[in-house]
Amino acid sequence: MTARALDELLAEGVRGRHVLVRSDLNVPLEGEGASLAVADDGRIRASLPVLHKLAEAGARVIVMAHLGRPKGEPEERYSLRPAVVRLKELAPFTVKFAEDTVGDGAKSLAADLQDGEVLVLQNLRFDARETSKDDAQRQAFAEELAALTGGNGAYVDDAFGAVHRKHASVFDIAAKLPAFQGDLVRTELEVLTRLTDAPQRPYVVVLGGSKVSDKLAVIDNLLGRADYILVGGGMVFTFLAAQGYKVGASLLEEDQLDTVRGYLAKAKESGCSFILPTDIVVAEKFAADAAHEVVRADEMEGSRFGASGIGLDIGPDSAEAFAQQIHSANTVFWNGPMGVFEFDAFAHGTRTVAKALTGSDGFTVVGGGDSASAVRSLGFDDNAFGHISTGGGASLEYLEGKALPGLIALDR
Ligand SMILES: Nc1ncnc2c1ncn2[C@@H]1O[C@H](COP(=O)(O)OP(=O)(O)O)[C@@H](O)[C@H]1O
Ligand SMILES: O=C(OP(=O)(O)O)[C@H](O)COP(=O)(O)O
Repeated sequence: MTARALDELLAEGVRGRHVLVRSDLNVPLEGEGASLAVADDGRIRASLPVLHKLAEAGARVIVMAHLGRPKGEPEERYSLRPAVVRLKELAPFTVKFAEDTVGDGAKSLAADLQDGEVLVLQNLRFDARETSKDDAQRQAFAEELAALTGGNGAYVDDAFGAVHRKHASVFDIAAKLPAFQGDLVRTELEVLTRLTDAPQRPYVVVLGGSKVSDKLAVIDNLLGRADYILVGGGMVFTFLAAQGYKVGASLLEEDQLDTVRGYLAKAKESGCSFILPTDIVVAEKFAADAAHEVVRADEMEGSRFGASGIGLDIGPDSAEAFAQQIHSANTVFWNGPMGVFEFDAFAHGTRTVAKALTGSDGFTVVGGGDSASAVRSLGFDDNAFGHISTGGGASLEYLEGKALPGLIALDR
């Protein structure tokens, strides 16, 4: 079976019906407290077309989304309010915000929705049941979310960035309501198919960022698919440590060292080469104005900061080597910034890799909330890349050929 498209739901008619839409509004924020604001609205813009289509057709739309990784209870810094403020500025329809997810406030706002209005629920991850490993917990939460539609409702999954999550709003809810695939998910999959079906070689995958344990897991399958895997960002240090080098106070997944050693050994047999940085920008502390210096990757603790130094970017030689590799590729997929690009002093690696992609004659895809935000904040135009995907982990898991919960759920 294949997923039913949003257009099939629209053909059925949605006027007066409540439609629950899972969107990915997990955007980077800047500022503090009451002045927290959206730093990059790419995911909000990408979510707009489906909401607009439904609102125009007279649906009473309820948006479910998450922001960050709160621990199952409300935390102001993870409120979806700033994202909703931005959505209101962009949307040609009425947008309301519920301060809760399935509580009395949300229930009453959902019941009062008018045709063509959109209600955004508070961060789903303020309820521990959303991400629970216990099926019964997630299903109970999905049931309560579905109940907001008051019967005769429908569900649309448009959150491509979260299709790899077995969460209540992505997986379980599709069994509670007639379920449809949003246009964003559909388009993303169409584009990514170009990378899974006979990609033009050489095929280079560039990995970085900070969700290290999530993304290390995808490498196993990528080894059989890509020709080169370039490793930067927070992921590097587990690779360096796996080879016996000291990495100071850098991001390190100690429990993944054996896994990484396995990858390094497997790469030799599978015809895929890892390209690791040969130099690193080591900083005194994690701060925009931190003192820093470039050192050899195999001598990180030789910097003047010793064992307390933190690697915050790949060094200039490595950035140049990565750029050369990208120039000689015909297909490039990139997820995860090469360093802490949010701080100018540590943005060079990310900028160099982004520039190399824009100069490539091959098919280039940038995936991930922060990666997309990085290229935009560094001044690159979206059109300079073959495709900017809203999903980092989601695209990687799709590229490794894994069955993704959000897609399985719609195929049931
Ligand atoms: N060396 C590093 N140490 C710590 N954090 C890093 C490092 N390099 C990159 N990062 C951080 O990784 C974050 C993005 O990671 P991630 O969420 O995995 O990417 P994406 O959202 O594109 O999938 C950025 O906020 C960036 O500051
Ligand atoms: O930001 C996201 O993924 P990404 O950083 O891999 O692009 C998605 O919103 C999923 O978030 P999660 O990785 O906290 O489940």
